[in-house]
Amino acid sequence: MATQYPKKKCGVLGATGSVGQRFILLLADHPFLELQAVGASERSAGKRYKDAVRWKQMTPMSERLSQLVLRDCKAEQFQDCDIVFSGLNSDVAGDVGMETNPIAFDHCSRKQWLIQVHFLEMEFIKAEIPVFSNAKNYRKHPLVPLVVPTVNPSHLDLIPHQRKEFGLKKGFLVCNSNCAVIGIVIPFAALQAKFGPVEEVEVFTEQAISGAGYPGVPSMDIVDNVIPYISGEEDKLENEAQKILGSLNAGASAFDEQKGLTIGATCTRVGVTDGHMAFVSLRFKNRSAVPSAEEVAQAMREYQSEAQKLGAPSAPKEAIFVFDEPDRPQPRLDRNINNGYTVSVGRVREGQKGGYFDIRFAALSHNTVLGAAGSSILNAEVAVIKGYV
Ligand SMILES: NC(=O)C1=CN([C@@H]2O[C@H](COP(=O)(O)OP(=O)(O)OC[C@H]3O[C@@H](n4cnc5c(N)ncnc54)[C@H](OP(=O)(O)O)[C@@H]3O)[C@@H](O)[C@H]2O)C=CC1
Ligand SMILES: N[C@@H](CC(=O)OP(=O)(O)O)C(=O)O
Repeated sequence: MATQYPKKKCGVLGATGSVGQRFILLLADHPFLELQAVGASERSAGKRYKDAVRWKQMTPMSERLSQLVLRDCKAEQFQDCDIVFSGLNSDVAGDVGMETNPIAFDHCSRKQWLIQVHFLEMEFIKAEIPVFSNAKNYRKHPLVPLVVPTVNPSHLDLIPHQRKEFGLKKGFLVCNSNCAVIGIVIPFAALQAKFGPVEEVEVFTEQAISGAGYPGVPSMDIVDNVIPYISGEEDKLENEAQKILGSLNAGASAFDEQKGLTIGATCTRVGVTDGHMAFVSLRFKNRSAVPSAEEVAQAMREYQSEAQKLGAPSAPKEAIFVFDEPDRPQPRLDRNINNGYTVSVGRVREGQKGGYFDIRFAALSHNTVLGAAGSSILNAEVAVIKGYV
């Protein structure tokens, strides 16, 4: 019989957006996370959800949801929630410029950071409401776990230390990584568990239009076209994986980033609705025992993460689904494998003989499920199972 966990009431901030809508769909039949409240901007607050949202999902919204009245994203309006999920834009979620620039942390030391109540996510944790965020602002903060649930849920064990540092009892902040990063770090985790550190990566992405939110990229720009640039994206691809793949120290008080992992990225936008493709070439550190393509595919197939072992209800059966067919994965056909919680990999092959890279593959991940709302939900499930909520 499945383990019963206590019910937790959840709020969704930014509930009308691309990520917010996905949160609502994924929470609809959740065994212990109950949708209690939805929030959006002042433009929407006070309206019924169905009157404020521009619903872009293939599944219709439920009658109950359609009638929910949107709240202002103010902590006092979410006091009836045990958890909030944030799909807020980064300019309102937190301090801009904190995401990858560690120097910024010097200007915003520990306690000061908490005083920034004008940034919405801070207001919530200060009001002792745990926040699971999709925004980029605090991903690289040394006291914030940056968690991809099928890679490093053990990083949630920093929560007690974060609370201590900020003088909180129940509140905390946990971030998801960038959606394109999520799709590549899961295969990296599987490979490193079996073959040791990856040293160098070159990745090229083709990212879906829903990644830019709604209304996002104008149709005149994206139809019959490819845009060879996404502002700020390559920097995230090059800098977030090291923290996710790094380790939590013995005292569960600091993260040691994976040293010596260099990632070069080129990010493009393509006319696909959902599902980011990443084309990866990588080189292992250990030059004496480089695995074959077959061994790599097998390691990905066998990979089991802690979230799966803990029995988190949204954890996919396979963290990675590996295709043998040479023309898969494809966004339209494969983005919903295991409800969108699985990363699909194909075209696993060896690099050129005598060439620099050892292995190449293509990876597909659903950017608003695995890349955003789904990972936040799975992180929250693990946090509940571990007793942090
Ligand atoms: N889309 C994706 O694939 C991914 C997105 N992310 C991140 O997730 C977050 C949300 O992205 P996305 O859903 O695409 O964005 P959208 O632009 O589609 O949605 C933004 C949401 O934030 C609300 N909002 C805007 N301003 C305010 C405000 N001042 N106060 C309260 N609420 C406000 C909007 O409400 P209203 O409707 O009232 O304007 C809307 O609900 C971003 O930080 C993004 O970077 C992360 C990974 C993947
Ligand atoms: N920039 C991503 C989505 C996103 O919002 O990413 P981030 O949360 O890292 O800013 C995309 O365009 O597909």
